[in-house]
Amino acid sequence: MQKGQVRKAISGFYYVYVDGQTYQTRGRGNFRVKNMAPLIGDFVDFESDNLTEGVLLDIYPRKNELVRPTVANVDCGVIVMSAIEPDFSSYLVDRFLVYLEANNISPIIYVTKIDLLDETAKADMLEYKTYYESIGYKMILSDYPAGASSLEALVTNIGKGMAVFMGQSGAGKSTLLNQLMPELDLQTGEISTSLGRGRHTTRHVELHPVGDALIADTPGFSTIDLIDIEAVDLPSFFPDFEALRDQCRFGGCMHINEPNCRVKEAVASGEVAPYRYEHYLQFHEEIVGRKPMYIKKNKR
Ligand SMILES: Nc1nc2c(ncn2[C@@H]2O[C@H](COP(=O)(O)OP(=O)(O)OP(=O)(O)O)[C@@H](O)[C@H]2O)c(=O)[nH]1
Ligand SMILES: [Zn+2]
Repeated sequence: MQKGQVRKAISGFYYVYVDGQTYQTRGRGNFRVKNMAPLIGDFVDFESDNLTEGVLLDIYPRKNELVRPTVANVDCGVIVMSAIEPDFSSYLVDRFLVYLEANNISPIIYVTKIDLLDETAKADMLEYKTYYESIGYKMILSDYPAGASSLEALVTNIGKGMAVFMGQSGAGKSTLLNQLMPELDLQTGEISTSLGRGRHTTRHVELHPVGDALIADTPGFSTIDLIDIEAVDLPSFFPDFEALRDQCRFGGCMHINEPNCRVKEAVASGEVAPYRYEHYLQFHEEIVGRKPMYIKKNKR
């Protein structure tokens, strides 16, 4: 028996990678009975005498599980955000950050279309970078189309982990994935009429090695919801607030109506970026106000 990771699945076959080899396997019959469907990214036990007739025996517990793309055990989420066209949105960045934090995934912010900015807008972008990096998030400004150093920085920062790319439509996800993995040849820009189909429709996700990293080749979420997040957990997904929490007068401070709240003081003084706090309040309101039928199904 060996342990490996599922990197690809096609018509009932699971392709399990271990030590430089890929084994074609099938799920054991009782997989279905036990309601265990292997996902890309799953660590599995399998048995195989050769490279093509393996049997999947068991799936290891997952660190996390995403729906779009459908993958398990994601280490790193690359938030692809354009600086312009569509405009940079710190609201969306923060939304993705909260989602990733809640799913135990390390975020990296990658900003595209820097080449289209004037000097003033570039300076604004550097200000965002300074703030996000001060609270522990790597933010990379693309040097597309000139160089490759932003790509190198991205791969280096993903490290040995498995990464999924996400971001709004037109942000440049496919362009970036193509830069990292030219063999993918994902369509970018306008939807091709000659092929007569939309993009990202027929692809099956597959994990590709790039440097030490493993990258999911299908761009993920363009928008996300906060359905699985409880209001009381929300402050813990803001590292800038977390760093000050001990100095709030009340333990469990939500930084909203409590007196002597260190976070609110820091927002007033500019130590915490006011837009971060505004987004926090918006997410909080959204979570508190959601309809009961949306209340989370499983406890974390
Ligand atoms: N000037 C410039 N254009 C870029 C950059 N990155 C992407 N683009 C262009 O922006 C457009 C959208 O890029 P895509 O890669 O298709 O964006 P996407 O995020 O995959 O979009 P969806 O498929 O709609 O989710 C394309 O025309 C790209 O050529 C960049 O850094 N600079
Ligand atoms: Zn507080």
